[in-house]
Amino acid sequence: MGAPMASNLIKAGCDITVWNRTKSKCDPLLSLGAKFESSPARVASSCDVTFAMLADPESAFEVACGANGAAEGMAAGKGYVDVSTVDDATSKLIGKRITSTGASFLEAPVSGSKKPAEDGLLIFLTAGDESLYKRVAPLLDVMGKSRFYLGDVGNGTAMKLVVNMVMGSMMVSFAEGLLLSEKVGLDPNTVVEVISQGAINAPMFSLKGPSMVKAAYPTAFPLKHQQKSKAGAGPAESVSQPIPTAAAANELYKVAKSLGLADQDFSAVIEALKAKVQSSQH
Ligand SMILES: NC(=O)C1=CN([C@@H]2O[C@H](COP(=O)(O)OP(=O)(O)OC[C@H]3O[C@@H](n4cnc5c(N)ncnc54)[C@H](OP(=O)(O)O)[C@@H]3O)[C@@H](O)[C@H]2O)C=CC1
Ligand SMILES: O=CCCC(=O)O
Repeated sequence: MGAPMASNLIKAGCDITVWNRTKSKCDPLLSLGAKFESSPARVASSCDVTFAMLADPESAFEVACGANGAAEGMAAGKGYVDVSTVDDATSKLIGKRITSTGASFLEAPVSGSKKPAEDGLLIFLTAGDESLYKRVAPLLDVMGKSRFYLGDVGNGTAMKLVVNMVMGSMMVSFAEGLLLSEKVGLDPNTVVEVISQGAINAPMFSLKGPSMVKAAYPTAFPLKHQQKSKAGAGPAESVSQPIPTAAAANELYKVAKSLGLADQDFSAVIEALKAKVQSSQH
């Protein structure tokens, strides 16, 4: 996700410096004109605004607050925008550390996958320092099609986890329908087509359905990243709201991970369902 986002900024004429743990993944960006620095701290000290796009809460914290992390290069007047999907506690910890340097902090997780990232069509769910939000708005508009400012740090993360909770349940329900249709003698491709024409149509079904029918799961959104947010358990627990459907879906993502599908697209959750169906028939 970080690479296409940075690539769009470079193509829009921004002066970009990059760092990634695996340096070779920066090569395409360097050939587009980006500069490279050897640590997040050095990126932060050489740039006005630093964007971070990391896998999970642990890596987002490490890159922001660990040794040679971005916070070490932050100072008053600079901004840090974390676009990773993390949890409430991690986002607040990162925000606290960044603002302790005098810099400003914005959380800005994104809705939209690999293709929207490439096409500059992401949706930014931002919260935190409003003046930083206004300052980076033109950059968000290069990478995305819309942006929401949601108030205090934590609200962007909560919005992202709610949206992913709905998406995770929808995908499991879709997988159940595809599998069931096959079992009762229907063509699952026709199911995809019928759904695409009705009120429950969602781009996700039309996009992923045809490959799911072929048992192919080219990774756009890795299954491990869907499961890491535990189906929105964080926000739900904070207000003691039951989320029975999402919680059941999450169990299936856990099974999929145990089957070695963590790095495949999250639509591979259908394989966990197939395994469950098979074991129930023995
Ligand atoms: N893919 C998608 O469709 C979407 C993803 N997201 C969110 O965006 C984020 C990135 O997703 P995506 O690009 O798919 O994930 P990837 O797993 O492809 O990339 C994750 C990045 O995190 C880095 N990383 C992982 N662990 C560490 C660590 N310990 N220290 C330093 N760097 C680390 C990786 O570095 P390295 O290259 O060295 O492995 C890589 O640059 C996630 O938070 C995800 O939930 C949000 C919307 C959509
Ligand atoms: O977190 C990523 C979800 C993928 C999407 O929004 O399409």
